[in-house]
Amino acid sequence: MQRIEEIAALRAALAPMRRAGETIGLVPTMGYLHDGHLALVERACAENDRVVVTIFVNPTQFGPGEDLDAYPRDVAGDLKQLAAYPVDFVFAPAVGEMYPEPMQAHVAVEPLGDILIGEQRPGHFRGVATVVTKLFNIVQPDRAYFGEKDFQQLAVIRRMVADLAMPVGIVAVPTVREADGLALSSRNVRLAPADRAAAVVLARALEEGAAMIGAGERDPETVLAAMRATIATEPRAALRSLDLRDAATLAPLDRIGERPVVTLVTALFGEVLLIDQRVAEGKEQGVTP
Ligand SMILES: Nc1ncnc2c1ncn2[C@@H]1O[C@H](COP(=O)(O)OP(=O)(O)OP(=O)(O)O)[C@@H](O)[C@H]1O
Ligand SMILES: CC(C)(CO)[C@@H](O)C(=O)[O-]
Ligand code: BAL
Repeated sequence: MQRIEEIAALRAALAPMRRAGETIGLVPTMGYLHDGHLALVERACAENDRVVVTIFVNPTQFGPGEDLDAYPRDVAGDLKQLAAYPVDFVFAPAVGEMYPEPMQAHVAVEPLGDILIGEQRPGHFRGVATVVTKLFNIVQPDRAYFGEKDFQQLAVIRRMVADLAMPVGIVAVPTVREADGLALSSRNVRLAPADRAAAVVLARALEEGAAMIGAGERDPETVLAAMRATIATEPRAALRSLDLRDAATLAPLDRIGERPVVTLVTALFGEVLLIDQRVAEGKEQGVTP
């Protein structure tokens, strides 16, 4: 495994491999790796001849007043964890390498990137789409791996790749959870112990919503009201958003039909914003389409 910090060096290292017909898998991350990231890495290693993991806390996806400075970082620890996998390259560029000058070119996926988390974090998905495009251009991967935990991010990237005919396969990896159900996230380390214990309420509410939908509930508001009530039992959770959407388009729904739906939650615990999601399928009830 080789650590590379410069774009030109990574391109030079990958070029002969690509010419030899080897497939390349890309796992973009912001570092401070946990088992969720490692599930992406494991899958990429299983499906590609060569694997590039990137570690870059991308400043352009953070808004003013967001947690860019507080975002946890530990590249040495990340390298140790990655050494257990047949990863070929860890690309960990400095901000000045990725953005030597203020960017004038941007990739915006609209309106998909402006709704939901895009409303709470204006410009966030433009920053994500732009840096992911740049990473795709640097690595030119056959496949790139993203976690379902960041469900809207995955939808935005899929749409970007489809609309702009980017020649890369997007692979979605299911959310890895703690034993109590909390989705693994780099931000979990910033939770106070009482908030860490309280945060499980999100997974519980998502589970409850999925169970109601699975049992045949068709009214989104009934599902959301039950989930809201569950989250309200936890005084440490400051609910920021709770939505039920079509899982493929993220469009709002008047009624849960045959297509899979996704429930999406964001909540603050202290200063830490956690996100989670769950896909659910309505029970077949003989409803004529
Ligand atoms: N629990 C998880 N299970 C599966 N994939 C995950 C999980 N957490 C993050 N990922 C995926 O890892 C990739 C890199 O994510 P990132 O580095 O932002 O980590 P993170 O834990 O999501 O951090 P944070 O939520 O604090 O920003 C993304 O594709 C993300 O969806
Ligand atoms: C995809 C990504 C690495 C882009 O900076 C980031 O948004 C993340 O870690 O999910
Ligand atoms: N995993 C999403 C990256 C972010 O929160 O900025």
